[in-house]
Amino acid sequence: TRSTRPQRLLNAVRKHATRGDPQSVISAIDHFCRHSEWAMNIGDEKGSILDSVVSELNPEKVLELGTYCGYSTVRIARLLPPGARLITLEFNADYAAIARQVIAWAGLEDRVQLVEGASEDWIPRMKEHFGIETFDFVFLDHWKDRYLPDTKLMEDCGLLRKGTVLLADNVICPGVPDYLQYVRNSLSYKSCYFKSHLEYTKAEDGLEKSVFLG
Ligand SMILES: O=C(CSCCNC(=O)c1cc(-c2ccc(F)cc2)cc(O)c1O)c1ccc(O)c(O)c1
Ligand SMILES: [Mg+2]
Repeated sequence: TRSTRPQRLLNAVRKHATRGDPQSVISAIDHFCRHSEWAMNIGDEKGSILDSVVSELNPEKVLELGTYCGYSTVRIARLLPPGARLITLEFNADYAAIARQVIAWAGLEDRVQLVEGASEDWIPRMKEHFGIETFDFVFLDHWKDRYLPDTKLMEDCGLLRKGTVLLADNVICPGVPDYLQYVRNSLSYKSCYFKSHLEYTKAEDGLEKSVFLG
């Protein structure tokens, strides 16, 4: 049977990246996506913005919605102190299987917990299942029509605290108009837009950083 794009991406990591070296995993995936096959990783340009937000925040408890092949998981986890925890949710079992191997190749499995399933099923179970009180940082990169309902669900489940930072990918392309309208007009958020480009292309895209005010 033909290989899938995520499998070919993993092969490129195994071929070109060094085990235990997260930066080499990131570079191998970016090279593959620029020179072989486009894939929906956040990429190097928006990835640098992600890095700066994470480095400034120094979060202990991180939630990622949408793992895909684990590229942004590796970007975030490599910046976390060893005691910190990143929980990443992926709906697609095939993507999750590849992501586990990418995260392991980077040597970051000790601070990452990959959970397979739907975000709306897992968000209400964060406290009792993972012992999480609140998250310090949430990265949204899953189904674009789930950003808003899942944000409201996180509010309702008490998973956000004063100062929790939400960072949303793809707010221009593919776009998340209902989410943008909400975080930009709600009195519960301080929001700002980081203009960038769709990964590995010249098309406009950007990240929206929203601080929950409680
Ligand atoms: O794909 C999903 C949903 S999760 C991935 C969400 N992310 C995106 O869709 C996404 C898309 C684009 C993008 C794609 C085509 C363009 F022309 C332009 C932009 C860019 C991104 O950065 C993204 O994050 C899924 C889940 C479970 C399943 O079973 C399943 O078959 C599929
Ligand atoms: Mg994305």
